[in-house]
Amino acid sequence: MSAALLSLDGVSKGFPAAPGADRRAWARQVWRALWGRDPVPRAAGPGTVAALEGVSLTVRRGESVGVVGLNGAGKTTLLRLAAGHLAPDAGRVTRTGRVATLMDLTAGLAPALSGRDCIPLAGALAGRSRAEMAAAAPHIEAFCGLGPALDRPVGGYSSGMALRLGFAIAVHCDPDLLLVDEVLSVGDFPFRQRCLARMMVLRERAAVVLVSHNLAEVARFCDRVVVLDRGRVAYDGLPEAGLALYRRLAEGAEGAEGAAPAPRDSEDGATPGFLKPLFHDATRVGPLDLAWLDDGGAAVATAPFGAPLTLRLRARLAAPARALFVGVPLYAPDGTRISGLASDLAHPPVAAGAGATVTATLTVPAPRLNPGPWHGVAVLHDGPGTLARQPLPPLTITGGPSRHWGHWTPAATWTLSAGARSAPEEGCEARAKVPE
Ligand SMILES: Nc1ncnc2c1ncn2[C@@H]1O[C@H](COP(=O)(O)OP(=O)(O)OP(=O)(O)O)[C@@H](O)[C@H]1O
Repeated sequence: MSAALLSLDGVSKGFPAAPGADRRAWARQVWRALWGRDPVPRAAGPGTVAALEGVSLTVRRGESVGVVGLNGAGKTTLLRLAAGHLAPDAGRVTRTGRVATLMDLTAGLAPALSGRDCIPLAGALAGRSRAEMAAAAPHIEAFCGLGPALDRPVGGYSSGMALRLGFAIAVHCDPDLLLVDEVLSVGDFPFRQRCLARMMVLRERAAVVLVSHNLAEVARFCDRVVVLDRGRVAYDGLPEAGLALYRRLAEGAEGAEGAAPAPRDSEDGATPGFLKPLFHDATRVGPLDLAWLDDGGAAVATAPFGAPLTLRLRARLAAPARALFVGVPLYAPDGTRISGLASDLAHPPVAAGAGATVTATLTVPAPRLNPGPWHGVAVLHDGPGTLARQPLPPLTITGGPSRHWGHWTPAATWTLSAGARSAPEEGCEARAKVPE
Protein backbone atom coordinates (compact mmCIF):
# COMPACT_ATOMS: atom_id res chain seq x y z
CA MET A 1 0.00 0.00 0.00
CA SER A 2 1.42 3.42 -0.90
CA ALA A 3 2.36 6.05 1.66
CA ALA A 4 -0.27 8.13 3.44
CA LEU A 5 0.20 11.81 2.59
CA LEU A 6 -2.79 13.15 4.50
CA SER A 7 -4.75 11.73 7.42
CA LEU A 8 -7.74 13.22 9.17
CA ASP A 9 -8.61 11.34 12.31
CA GLY A 10 -11.93 12.20 13.97
CA VAL A 11 -11.68 15.82 12.88
CA SER A 12 -14.35 18.34 13.89
CA LYS A 13 -14.48 22.04 13.16
CA GLY A 14 -17.05 24.63 14.12
CA PHE A 15 -17.42 28.31 13.42
CA PRO A 16 -19.10 30.92 15.61
CA ALA A 17 -22.67 31.46 14.56
CA ALA A 18 -23.42 34.39 16.85
CA PRO A 19 -22.99 37.89 15.41
CA GLY A 20 -19.92 39.56 16.88
CA ALA A 21 -18.30 36.23 17.70
CA ASP A 22 -15.83 36.65 14.84
CA ARG A 23 -13.51 38.84 16.90
CA ARG A 24 -13.44 36.32 19.75
CA ALA A 25 -12.74 33.54 17.21
CA TRP A 26 -9.90 35.59 15.74
CA ALA A 27 -8.42 36.16 19.21
CA ARG A 28 -8.71 32.43 19.84
CA GLN A 29 -6.80 31.68 16.61
CA VAL A 30 -4.04 34.11 17.63
CA TRP A 31 -3.86 32.52 21.08
CA ARG A 32 -3.66 29.09 19.50
CA ALA A 33 -0.92 30.20 17.10
CA LEU A 34 1.08 31.67 19.99
CA TRP A 35 0.55 28.99 22.63
CA GLY A 36 -0.43 25.96 20.57
CA ARG A 37 -3.71 25.45 22.42
CA ASP A 38 -7.12 27.02 22.94
CA PRO A 39 -7.58 29.45 25.86
CA VAL A 40 -10.43 27.19 27.02
CA PRO A 41 -11.47 23.90 25.45
CA ARG A 42 -14.27 24.56 23.01
CA ALA A 43 -17.19 22.34 22.17
CA ALA A 44 -19.71 22.92 19.40
CA GLY A 45 -22.55 24.67 21.16
CA PRO A 46 -25.70 26.44 20.18
CA GLY A 47 -23.65 29.43 19.09
CA THR A 48 -21.49 27.31 16.76
CA VAL A 49 -21.99 26.12 13.19
CA ALA A 50 -20.56 22.60 12.99
CA ALA A 51 -18.80 22.64 9.62
CA LEU A 52 -17.21 19.20 10.07
CA GLU A 53 -17.97 16.49 12.59
CA GLY A 54 -15.86 13.39 13.24
CA VAL A 55 -14.30 13.25 9.77
CA SER A 56 -11.70 10.52 9.24
CA LEU A 57 -10.00 9.80 5.96
CA THR A 58 -6.58 9.00 4.59
CA VAL A 59 -5.20 10.06 1.22
CA ARG A 60 -2.31 8.05 -0.21
CA ARG A 61 0.24 8.71 -2.90
CA GLY A 62 -1.23 7.89 -6.31
CA GLU A 63 -4.81 8.71 -5.36
CA SER A 64 -7.05 11.33 -6.94
CA VAL A 65 -9.84 12.03 -4.50
CA GLY A 66 -12.91 14.04 -5.45
CA VAL A 67 -14.77 15.73 -2.59
CA VAL A 68 -18.40 16.49 -3.40
CA GLY A 69 -21.34 17.70 -1.37
CA LEU A 70 -24.08 20.28 -1.38
CA ASN A 71 -23.37 23.94 -0.55
CA GLY A 72 -22.26 24.28 3.06
CA ALA A 73 -21.49 20.55 3.41
CA GLY A 74 -17.97 21.34 4.65
CA LYS A 75 -15.79 20.76 1.57
CA THR A 76 -13.79 23.98 1.76
CA THR A 77 -13.37 23.60 5.51
CA LEU A 78 -12.02 20.09 4.93
CA LEU A 79 -9.50 21.39 2.41
CA ARG A 80 -8.44 24.30 4.62
CA LEU A 81 -7.83 21.89 7.50
CA ALA A 82 -5.93 19.57 5.16
CA ALA A 83 -3.77 22.48 4.02
CA GLY A 84 -3.09 23.59 7.59
CA HIS A 85 -4.86 26.93 7.06
CA LEU A 86 -7.24 26.06 9.89
CA ALA A 87 -6.71 24.07 13.09
CA PRO A 88 -9.28 21.43 14.06
CA ASP A 89 -11.36 21.86 17.23
CA ALA A 90 -11.08 18.11 17.82
CA GLY A 91 -9.20 15.26 16.17
CA ARG A 92 -5.90 15.24 14.33
CA VAL A 93 -4.71 16.25 10.87
CA THR A 94 -1.41 14.74 9.70
CA ARG A 95 0.40 15.73 6.51
CA THR A 96 3.54 14.26 4.99
CA GLY A 97 5.52 15.80 2.14
CA ARG A 98 5.09 19.01 0.21
CA VAL A 99 1.61 20.46 -0.06
CA ALA A 100 0.45 22.84 -2.78
CA THR A 101 -2.95 24.48 -2.67
CA LEU A 102 -5.16 26.10 -5.24
CA MET A 103 -7.99 27.42 -3.14
CA ASP A 104 -7.94 31.17 -3.40
CA LEU A 105 -6.92 32.63 -6.73
CA THR A 106 -5.42 35.72 -5.13
CA ALA A 107 -3.15 33.76 -2.76
CA GLY A 108 0.49 34.59 -3.45
CA LEU A 109 -0.40 37.09 -6.17
CA ALA A 110 0.39 40.67 -5.08
CA PRO A 111 -1.80 43.02 -7.18
CA ALA A 112 0.99 45.53 -7.86
CA LEU A 113 3.50 42.92 -9.05
CA SER A 114 3.68 41.42 -12.51
CA GLY A 115 2.74 37.78 -12.97
CA ARG A 116 6.39 36.98 -13.59
CA ASP A 117 7.44 38.63 -10.30
CA CYS A 118 4.73 36.73 -8.43
CA ILE A 119 6.26 33.36 -9.33
CA PRO A 120 9.05 33.46 -6.69
CA LEU A 121 6.69 35.13 -4.21
CA ALA A 122 4.01 32.44 -4.51
CA GLY A 123 6.74 29.79 -4.40
CA ALA A 124 8.17 31.25 -1.20
CA LEU A 125 4.71 31.20 0.40
CA ALA A 126 4.51 27.52 -0.53
CA GLY A 127 7.91 26.93 1.08
CA ARG A 128 9.96 26.70 -2.13
CA SER A 129 13.38 28.28 -2.45
CA ARG A 130 14.21 31.06 -4.92
CA ALA A 131 16.47 28.64 -6.83
CA GLU A 132 13.70 26.04 -7.13
CA MET A 133 11.30 28.65 -8.49
CA ALA A 134 13.92 30.03 -10.89
CA ALA A 135 14.31 26.54 -12.33
CA ALA A 136 10.54 26.07 -12.55
CA ALA A 137 9.81 29.55 -14.01
CA PRO A 138 10.21 28.66 -17.74
CA HIS A 139 7.85 25.69 -17.31
CA ILE A 140 5.35 27.85 -15.42
CA GLU A 141 5.45 30.52 -18.13
CA ALA A 142 4.95 27.92 -20.86
CA PHE A 143 2.12 26.13 -19.03
CA CYS A 144 0.11 29.22 -18.11
CA GLY A 145 0.19 30.52 -21.70
CA LEU A 146 -0.25 34.13 -20.59
CA GLY A 147 2.32 35.44 -23.06
CA PRO A 148 3.02 39.20 -22.73
CA ALA A 149 0.32 39.47 -20.03
CA LEU A 150 2.80 37.82 -17.68
CA ASP A 151 4.56 41.19 -17.42
CA ARG A 152 1.38 43.07 -16.49
CA PRO A 153 0.32 43.67 -12.85
CA VAL A 154 -1.77 40.74 -11.62
CA GLY A 155 -4.22 43.22 -10.09
CA GLY A 156 -5.61 43.59 -13.60
CA TYR A 157 -5.88 39.86 -14.31
CA SER A 158 -9.24 38.26 -14.93
CA SER A 159 -10.07 35.32 -12.64
CA GLY A 160 -9.27 32.92 -15.51
CA MET A 161 -5.84 34.51 -15.96
CA ALA A 162 -5.19 34.29 -12.20
CA LEU A 163 -6.18 30.62 -12.36
CA ARG A 164 -3.72 30.01 -15.20
CA LEU A 165 -0.86 31.49 -13.23
CA GLY A 166 -1.89 30.01 -9.86
CA PHE A 167 -2.39 26.52 -11.28
CA ALA A 168 0.88 26.60 -13.21
CA ILE A 169 2.76 27.65 -10.06
CA ALA A 170 1.02 25.04 -7.86
CA VAL A 171 1.74 22.07 -10.13
CA HIS A 172 5.31 23.14 -10.85
CA CYS A 173 6.12 23.40 -7.14
CA ASP A 174 6.52 19.62 -7.30
CA PRO A 175 3.95 18.90 -4.59
CA ASP A 176 3.34 15.53 -2.96
CA LEU A 177 -0.21 16.62 -2.24
CA LEU A 178 -2.20 19.07 -4.36
CA LEU A 179 -5.39 20.49 -2.88
CA VAL A 180 -7.73 22.15 -5.39
CA ASP A 181 -10.95 23.88 -4.37
CA GLU A 182 -13.47 24.46 -7.14
CA VAL A 183 -11.33 27.15 -8.77
CA LEU A 184 -11.02 25.26 -12.08
CA SER A 185 -14.55 26.36 -12.93
CA VAL A 186 -13.31 29.86 -13.86
CA GLY A 187 -10.93 28.46 -16.49
CA ASP A 188 -11.99 28.18 -20.12
CA PHE A 189 -12.67 24.69 -21.46
CA PRO A 190 -9.29 24.07 -23.13
CA PHE A 191 -7.37 25.20 -20.04
CA ARG A 192 -9.53 23.07 -17.72
CA GLN A 193 -8.75 20.07 -19.91
CA ARG A 194 -5.07 20.93 -19.68
CA CYS A 195 -5.36 21.20 -15.87
CA LEU A 196 -7.02 17.78 -15.65
CA ALA A 197 -4.39 16.24 -17.93
CA ARG A 198 -1.61 17.77 -15.80
CA MET A 199 -3.22 16.51 -12.59
CA MET A 200 -3.44 13.03 -14.11
CA VAL A 201 0.31 13.10 -14.66
CA LEU A 202 0.87 14.50 -11.18
CA ARG A 203 -1.11 11.80 -9.41
CA GLU A 204 1.28 9.13 -10.67
CA ARG A 205 3.76 10.24 -8.03
CA ALA A 206 1.66 12.49 -5.78
CA ALA A 207 -1.95 12.74 -4.60
CA VAL A 208 -4.63 15.21 -5.62
CA VAL A 209 -7.73 16.21 -3.66
CA LEU A 210 -10.23 18.02 -5.84
CA VAL A 211 -13.32 19.79 -4.47
CA SER A 212 -15.76 20.28 -7.29
CA HIS A 213 -19.39 20.63 -8.22
CA ASN A 214 -18.52 19.49 -11.76
CA LEU A 215 -19.47 15.83 -11.56
CA ALA A 216 -18.29 15.02 -15.08
CA GLU A 217 -14.80 16.23 -14.22
CA VAL A 218 -14.83 14.33 -10.94
CA ALA A 219 -15.96 11.16 -12.72
CA ARG A 220 -13.25 11.58 -15.34
CA PHE A 221 -10.37 12.46 -13.07
CA CYS A 222 -10.97 10.90 -9.66
CA ASP A 223 -10.52 7.28 -8.70
CA ARG A 224 -12.16 7.85 -5.33
CA VAL A 225 -15.00 10.08 -4.19
CA VAL A 226 -15.78 11.39 -0.71
CA VAL A 227 -19.33 12.67 -0.26
CA LEU A 228 -19.80 15.16 2.56
CA ASP A 229 -23.28 15.64 3.94
CA ARG A 230 -23.76 18.29 6.61
CA GLY A 231 -20.20 18.01 7.84
CA ARG A 232 -19.98 14.22 7.92
CA VAL A 233 -18.55 11.68 5.51
CA ALA A 234 -21.62 10.04 3.96
CA TYR A 235 -19.59 7.96 1.50
CA ASP A 236 -15.97 7.25 0.73
CA GLY A 237 -15.19 4.89 -2.13
CA LEU A 238 -15.52 4.34 -5.84
CA PRO A 239 -16.73 7.31 -7.88
CA GLU A 240 -19.75 5.70 -9.49
CA ALA A 241 -21.57 4.97 -6.21
CA GLY A 242 -20.37 8.21 -4.59
CA LEU A 243 -21.63 10.36 -7.43
CA ALA A 244 -24.92 8.44 -7.45
CA LEU A 245 -25.36 9.24 -3.76
CA TYR A 246 -24.48 12.88 -4.36
CA ARG A 247 -27.10 13.08 -7.10
CA ARG A 248 -29.68 11.64 -4.73
CA LEU A 249 -28.65 14.14 -2.06
CA ALA A 250 -29.02 16.87 -4.64
CA GLU A 251 -32.48 15.63 -5.55
CA GLY A 252 -33.36 15.86 -1.86
CA ALA A 253 -34.10 12.12 -1.67
CA GLU A 254 -31.52 11.42 0.98
CA GLY A 255 -30.76 14.81 2.48
CA ALA A 256 -34.12 15.15 4.17
CA GLU A 257 -34.86 14.21 7.77
CA GLY A 258 -35.88 10.58 8.14
CA ALA A 259 -34.54 9.55 4.74
CA ALA A 260 -32.92 6.17 4.25
CA PRO A 261 -29.35 6.05 5.60
CA ALA A 262 -26.57 6.66 3.13
CA PRO A 263 -25.14 3.49 1.60
CA ARG A 264 -21.93 2.44 3.27
CA ASP A 265 -19.39 -0.29 2.86
CA SER A 266 -20.61 -3.76 3.58
CA GLU A 267 -20.09 -4.84 7.18
CA ASP A 268 -19.33 -8.31 5.82
CA GLY A 269 -15.80 -9.01 6.96
CA ALA A 270 -15.42 -11.86 4.41
CA THR A 271 -15.44 -9.51 1.43
CA PRO A 272 -11.93 -8.39 0.44
CA GLY A 273 -11.44 -4.67 0.96
CA PHE A 274 -10.57 -4.03 -2.70
CA LEU A 275 -14.09 -5.10 -3.73
CA LYS A 276 -15.70 -2.52 -1.48
CA PRO A 277 -17.75 -0.44 -1.22
CA LEU A 278 -20.69 -2.73 -1.78
CA PHE A 279 -23.98 -1.10 -2.48
CA HIS A 280 -27.59 -2.05 -2.92
CA ASP A 281 -30.53 0.28 -3.45
CA ALA A 282 -33.33 -2.04 -2.32
CA THR A 283 -35.95 0.53 -3.29
CA ARG A 284 -35.02 0.04 -6.96
CA VAL A 285 -33.77 -3.52 -7.39
CA GLY A 286 -33.73 -6.90 -5.62
CA PRO A 287 -30.47 -8.69 -4.79
CA LEU A 288 -28.34 -9.56 -7.82
CA ASP A 289 -28.41 -13.30 -8.59
CA LEU A 290 -24.93 -13.97 -9.99
CA ALA A 291 -23.40 -17.21 -11.25
CA TRP A 292 -20.40 -18.44 -13.24
CA LEU A 293 -21.66 -20.97 -15.78
CA ASP A 294 -20.01 -23.83 -17.64
CA ASP A 295 -20.70 -24.76 -21.29
CA GLY A 296 -23.84 -26.63 -20.28
CA GLY A 297 -25.23 -23.67 -18.30
CA ALA A 298 -24.52 -25.24 -14.87
CA ALA A 299 -23.20 -22.99 -12.07
CA VAL A 300 -19.50 -23.62 -11.37
CA ALA A 301 -16.95 -22.40 -8.84
CA THR A 302 -13.89 -23.55 -10.82
CA ALA A 303 -12.90 -23.31 -14.46
CA PRO A 304 -9.96 -24.84 -16.35
CA PHE A 305 -7.29 -22.42 -17.61
CA GLY A 306 -8.24 -21.00 -21.01
CA ALA A 307 -11.82 -22.27 -21.00
CA PRO A 308 -14.54 -19.74 -21.91
CA LEU A 309 -16.02 -17.96 -18.91
CA THR A 310 -19.67 -17.02 -18.71
CA LEU A 311 -21.15 -14.86 -15.97
CA ARG A 312 -24.91 -14.53 -15.60
CA LEU A 313 -26.68 -11.74 -13.74
CA ARG A 314 -30.37 -11.77 -12.89
CA ALA A 315 -32.26 -9.24 -10.83
CA ARG A 316 -35.84 -8.15 -10.29
CA LEU A 317 -36.53 -4.45 -10.61
CA ALA A 318 -38.51 -2.83 -7.81
CA ALA A 319 -38.85 0.43 -9.75
CA PRO A 320 -38.76 1.37 -13.44
CA ALA A 321 -35.34 1.84 -15.00
CA ARG A 322 -34.52 3.85 -18.10
CA ALA A 323 -31.01 2.81 -19.15
CA LEU A 324 -29.80 -0.40 -17.55
CA PHE A 325 -26.29 -1.63 -18.15
CA VAL A 326 -23.78 -3.75 -16.28
CA GLY A 327 -20.13 -3.25 -15.41
CA VAL A 328 -17.80 -5.99 -14.19
CA PRO A 329 -14.43 -4.94 -12.74
CA LEU A 330 -12.18 -8.01 -12.50
CA TYR A 331 -9.50 -8.48 -9.83
CA ALA A 332 -6.56 -10.88 -9.84
CA PRO A 333 -5.93 -13.17 -6.85
CA ASP A 334 -3.68 -10.49 -5.28
CA GLY A 335 -6.38 -7.84 -5.53
CA THR A 336 -4.93 -6.00 -8.55
CA ARG A 337 -7.64 -4.71 -10.83
CA ILE A 338 -6.82 -6.13 -14.23
CA SER A 339 -9.84 -5.27 -16.29
CA GLY A 340 -13.29 -3.81 -16.45
CA LEU A 341 -15.98 -5.04 -18.82
CA ALA A 342 -18.99 -2.84 -19.50
CA SER A 343 -22.09 -4.06 -21.34
CA ASP A 344 -22.79 -0.64 -22.85
CA LEU A 345 -19.64 -0.90 -24.96
CA ALA A 346 -21.19 -3.83 -26.80
CA HIS A 347 -24.92 -3.54 -26.22
CA PRO A 348 -27.13 -0.44 -25.79
CA PRO A 349 -28.65 0.09 -22.32
CA VAL A 350 -32.20 -1.23 -21.88
CA ALA A 351 -35.32 0.18 -20.24
CA ALA A 352 -37.69 -1.91 -18.09
CA GLY A 353 -40.65 -1.43 -15.76
CA ALA A 354 -41.07 -2.29 -12.09
CA GLY A 355 -41.34 -6.07 -11.61
CA ALA A 356 -39.29 -6.89 -14.72
CA THR A 357 -36.40 -9.32 -14.43
CA VAL A 358 -33.13 -8.08 -15.86
CA THR A 359 -30.86 -10.79 -17.27
CA ALA A 360 -27.36 -10.15 -18.55
CA THR A 361 -24.70 -12.62 -19.62
CA LEU A 362 -21.07 -11.87 -20.13
CA THR A 363 -18.94 -14.37 -22.06
CA VAL A 364 -15.17 -14.15 -22.34
CA PRO A 365 -14.21 -16.75 -24.97
CA ALA A 366 -10.51 -17.17 -24.18
CA PRO A 367 -9.62 -15.44 -20.93
CA ARG A 368 -6.33 -17.30 -20.23
CA LEU A 369 -6.30 -16.04 -16.64
CA ASN A 370 -3.56 -17.62 -14.57
CA PRO A 371 -4.53 -20.19 -11.95
CA GLY A 372 -5.86 -19.00 -8.60
CA PRO A 373 -8.96 -17.50 -7.03
CA TRP A 374 -10.25 -14.60 -9.11
CA HIS A 375 -12.50 -11.85 -7.83
CA GLY A 376 -14.85 -9.32 -9.31
CA VAL A 377 -17.85 -7.14 -8.78
CA ALA A 378 -21.07 -6.83 -10.74
CA VAL A 379 -22.37 -3.30 -10.91
CA LEU A 380 -25.88 -2.68 -12.17
CA HIS A 381 -26.33 0.86 -13.44
CA ASP A 382 -29.36 2.84 -14.53
CA GLY A 383 -27.90 5.67 -16.62
CA PRO A 384 -25.56 7.68 -14.38
CA GLY A 385 -26.96 6.07 -11.21
CA THR A 386 -25.86 2.83 -9.57
CA LEU A 387 -28.53 0.36 -8.42
CA ALA A 388 -26.30 -2.32 -6.94
CA ARG A 389 -22.67 -3.31 -6.57
CA GLN A 390 -22.21 -6.89 -5.48
CA PRO A 391 -19.20 -9.26 -5.40
CA LEU A 392 -19.08 -12.04 -8.00
CA PRO A 393 -19.32 -15.62 -6.73
CA PRO A 394 -15.94 -17.31 -6.12
CA LEU A 395 -14.15 -18.55 -9.24
CA THR A 396 -10.91 -20.52 -9.12
CA ILE A 397 -8.96 -21.08 -12.33
CA THR A 398 -7.19 -24.43 -12.39
CA GLY A 399 -4.48 -26.00 -14.56
CA GLY A 400 -2.64 -23.90 -17.14
CA PRO A 401 1.05 -23.59 -17.99
CA SER A 402 3.43 -25.36 -15.60
CA ARG A 403 5.09 -22.02 -14.85
CA HIS A 404 3.37 -18.68 -15.05
CA TRP A 405 3.98 -15.09 -14.07
CA GLY A 406 1.69 -12.13 -13.60
CA HIS A 407 -2.03 -12.39 -14.11
CA TRP A 408 -2.56 -13.96 -17.50
CA THR A 409 -0.69 -15.98 -20.07
CA PRO A 410 -1.66 -14.94 -23.59
CA ALA A 411 -1.65 -17.39 -26.48
CA ALA A 412 1.76 -16.79 -28.05
CA THR A 413 4.34 -18.35 -30.33
CA TRP A 414 8.11 -18.17 -29.97
CA THR A 415 11.02 -18.54 -32.29
CA LEU A 416 14.45 -19.10 -30.85
CA SER A 417 17.67 -19.61 -32.73
CA ALA A 418 21.38 -19.73 -32.07
CA GLY A 419 24.32 -19.86 -34.48
CA ALA A 420 27.83 -18.54 -35.20
CA ARG A 421 26.79 -16.78 -38.41
CA SER A 422 23.37 -16.02 -39.77
CA ALA A 423 20.55 -17.95 -38.20
CA PRO A 424 18.93 -20.31 -38.81
CA GLU A 425 21.10 -21.90 -41.55
CA GLU A 426 24.15 -22.66 -39.40
CA GLY A 427 22.50 -22.94 -36.04
CA CYS A 428 19.42 -24.52 -34.79
CA GLU A 429 16.02 -23.00 -34.52
CA ALA A 430 13.29 -23.88 -32.16
CA ARG A 431 9.65 -22.98 -32.62
CA ALA A 432 7.35 -23.28 -29.69
CA LYS A 433 3.83 -22.46 -28.83
CA VAL A 434 2.40 -21.70 -25.39
CA PRO A 435 0.14 -24.64 -24.55
CA GLU A 436 -3.57 -24.19 -25.25
N1 LIG B 1 -15.24 31.49 8.46
C1 LIG B 1 -16.43 31.00 8.72
N2 LIG B 1 -17.23 31.58 9.62
C2 LIG B 1 -18.46 31.09 9.89
N3 LIG B 1 -18.98 30.01 9.32
C3 LIG B 1 -18.24 29.37 8.40
C4 LIG B 1 -16.92 29.82 8.05
N4 LIG B 1 -16.42 28.98 7.10
C5 LIG B 1 -17.36 28.04 6.89
N5 LIG B 1 -18.45 28.29 7.66
C6 LIG B 1 -19.66 27.48 7.72
O1 LIG B 1 -19.28 26.10 7.73
C7 LIG B 1 -20.17 25.34 6.91
C8 LIG B 1 -19.34 24.62 5.84
O2 LIG B 1 -18.80 25.60 4.95
P1 LIG B 1 -17.84 25.21 3.75
O3 LIG B 1 -17.44 26.48 3.09
O4 LIG B 1 -16.81 24.31 4.22
O5 LIG B 1 -18.87 24.42 2.82
P2 LIG B 1 -18.70 23.93 1.30
O6 LIG B 1 -19.14 22.52 1.24
O7 LIG B 1 -17.35 24.26 0.80
O8 LIG B 1 -19.77 24.83 0.58
P3 LIG B 1 -19.85 25.39 -0.94
O9 LIG B 1 -20.18 24.25 -1.83
O10 LIG B 1 -21.00 26.36 -0.85
O11 LIG B 1 -18.56 26.06 -1.26
C9 LIG B 1 -21.18 26.32 6.35
O12 LIG B 1 -22.32 26.27 7.19
C10 LIG B 1 -20.50 27.66 6.48
O13 LIG B 1 -21.44 28.68 6.67
